Amino acid sequence: MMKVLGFMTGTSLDGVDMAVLDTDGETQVTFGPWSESPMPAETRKILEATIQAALVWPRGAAEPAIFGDARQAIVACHLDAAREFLDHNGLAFSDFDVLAVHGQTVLHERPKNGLKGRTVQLFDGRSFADATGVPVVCDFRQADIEAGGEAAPLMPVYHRALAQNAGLELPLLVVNLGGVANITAIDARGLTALDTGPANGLMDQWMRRHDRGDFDHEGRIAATGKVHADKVAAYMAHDYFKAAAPKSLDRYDFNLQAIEGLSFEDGLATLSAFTLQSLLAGIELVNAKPKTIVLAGGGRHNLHLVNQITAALSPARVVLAEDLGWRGGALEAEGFAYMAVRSLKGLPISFPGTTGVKMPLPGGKISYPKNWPQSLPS
Ligand SMILES: Nc1ncnc2c1ncn2[C@@H]1O[C@H](COP(=O)(O)OP(=O)(O)OP(=O)(O)O)[C@@H](O)[C@H]1O
Ligand SMILES: CC(=O)N[C@H]1[C@@H]2OC[C@@H](O2)[C@@H](O)[C@@H]1O[C@H](C)C(=O)O
Repeated sequence: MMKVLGFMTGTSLDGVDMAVLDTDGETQVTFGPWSESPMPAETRKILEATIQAALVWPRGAAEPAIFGDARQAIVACHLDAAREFLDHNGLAFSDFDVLAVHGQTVLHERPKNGLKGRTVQLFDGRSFADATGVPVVCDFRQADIEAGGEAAPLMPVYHRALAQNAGLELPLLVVNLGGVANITAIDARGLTALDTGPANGLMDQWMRRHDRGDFDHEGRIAATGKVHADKVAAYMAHDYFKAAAPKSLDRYDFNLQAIEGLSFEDGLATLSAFTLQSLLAGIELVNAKPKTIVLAGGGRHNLHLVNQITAALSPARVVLAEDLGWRGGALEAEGFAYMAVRSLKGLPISFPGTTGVKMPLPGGKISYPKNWPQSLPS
């Protein structure tokens, strides 16, 4: 068993999620403390500018200069968040065998027209290892994308471990409602997964556009609006929904153009309906027939969305991660902690059914602190 501290900074740019996990990277998983630390406004500003630069970064060109600043900002923000978290829980970096860091996705292009995809999770594992004195695993998606895979979703391997651990009845579907929504179906076929569409990303953007905060608390505003079915249909006409699974999305593959001109409330109601429709389309696409659906990610707090999902999937049982004793806000940080141990053991983290990669594939890049014995030539 290894003790791991996992870090996740998702597409919502809302914070750094941290979780402690004791695991063998296979069947053993024991939860430790976890926390969500808000993203400092300054860091968020740099990351937003970095994403804008990444969106217009041509293939083959040198990386935009702002990537370097963003790496420094994100490492600093992980250090601050971790120090506070460890102090609060009476822990120290030296308690851990390894740190697992997702890094900030600033660009994600799926493989298309015979071209490999591109994905960037900004971080600097080497400087984090030096600052903490602990080996760091990051860059979990690179090996998969280089092998022609989608590089996302990666969480299915952890969802499977959780399901096995809890002895849950299959078929089971795990739904992550983050900035982007993704699903993992676990059934007799093994693991099947895909990104289904936006979850909260567009709704958050609409909220900020109207200067009404970062997100629609519990979906209360969406619940008062009217759904414009023609706009939902326009979103659903996107080519992405014609593609076979597995498939993955960038948070910026969809925008607000289709709903310009709608009232604030109707816009939210319509975006929420788009999240639901695309989720249902994804479930249908992989022909998943789950008995139980587990909701995780920040969107599980959106009561309006959760009610709509529950009604649409009835009679299947829709539960929140917490109903199974899981921690819905920590799942991704835990998942990368689990994957880091698999990386150290050379075990696969992506599979044909999850990223479309040809063979099960290990992933993750290991950085050792300066003068760490393993990093010295033997
Ligand atoms: N109380 C709440 N009511 C409604 N929505 C909420 C609430 N709390 C969080 N959210 C939504 O959840 C989002 C954050 O979710 P989460 O942290 O799972 O996303 P992420 O990990 O950044 O995204 P991804 O999984 O795409 O990388 C917020 O931006 C917000 O839209
Ligand atoms: C490229 C990237 O960062 N993708 C994220 C994003 O956020 C949700 C969805 O899109 C998912 O595919 C993925 O993250 C989760 C953790 C995953 O890989 O399973």
